[in-house]
Amino acid sequence: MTTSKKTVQAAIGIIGGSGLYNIDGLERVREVRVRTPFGAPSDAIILGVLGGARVAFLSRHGRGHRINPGSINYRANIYALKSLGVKQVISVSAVGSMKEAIRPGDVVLPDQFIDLTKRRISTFFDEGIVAHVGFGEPVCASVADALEAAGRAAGARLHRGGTYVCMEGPQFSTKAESRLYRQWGVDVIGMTNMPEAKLAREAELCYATVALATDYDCWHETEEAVTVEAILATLHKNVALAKQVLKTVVPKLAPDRACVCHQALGNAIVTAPDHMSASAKRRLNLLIAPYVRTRKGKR
Ligand SMILES: CSC[C@H]1O[C@H](OP(=O)(O)O)[C@H](O)[C@@H]1O
Ligand SMILES: Nc1ncnc2[nH]cnc12
Repeated sequence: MTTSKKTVQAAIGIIGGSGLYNIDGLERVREVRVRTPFGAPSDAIILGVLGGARVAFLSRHGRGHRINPGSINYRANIYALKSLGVKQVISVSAVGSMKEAIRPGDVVLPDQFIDLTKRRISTFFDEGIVAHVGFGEPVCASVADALEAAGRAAGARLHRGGTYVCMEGPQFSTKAESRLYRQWGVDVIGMTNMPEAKLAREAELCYATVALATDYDCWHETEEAVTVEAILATLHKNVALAKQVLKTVVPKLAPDRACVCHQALGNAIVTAPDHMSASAKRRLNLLIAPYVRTRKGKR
């Protein structure tokens, strides 16, 4: 099925990262190819029912892991989920541990990000309409609460909170970079949560990450420096845990409950309505319709 117009298909979105290209236990599965004004998402979106709740699953790198972190169309991914009716996004990501106490195999629920990416489009508001959303608290605390409960129930060694530094990649860090990030006090490192989390906020979606620690990057004195092989080996052991967390958390989420994340654009749009270009209004209609009068007369 190909879809281009807004239809409520699922209120919960799951973005699967490295090692997570599908989810177990999905019922009534359907695949949709979503077109967006920003281009094509990483893959078809898999719609289905998990624990009684309708979910939309998207493989961030595409099935078969075809797209590198810097080439992912993050805007299309977030827009596509929004267009299906998604209100809450759970992101699953492999990360390097920047602290001794976070061991490979542990689960981290980051609550802060540092964006070191260099050449990614990180806003929907790049042309014709200017908006500045608040991002002091980039993670939805209520989704993180639910993830914490699900992670603990699944028996994960879990760390609530922490800073995820997002590097450009695709090469891993040098030791000098890795040591520098440790001095900054970061907890984990990855290559994908920026600009994903920023775009989710602009799209007024709740966003929280389940980070699976796979390695100690390259700062550790006695552990081997990170390799893809080591990451995949750790993920292989832990993907079942991630799937269990998802299965437990999804029925506990309440995507329709009021949340500040769903009002992120209120008071964020600066451009005066009579100075907004018609093309920007059309392109961003799905995001701005509650705040800006469109040709259809909606507010
Ligand atoms: C294949 S290892 C490196 C790769 O894994 C992480 O991706 P994701 O967040 O999608 O799980 C990391 O950011 C790199 O893109
Ligand atoms: N050490 C690392 N650096 C960047 N991304 C990662 N993903 C998993 N491990 C990583």
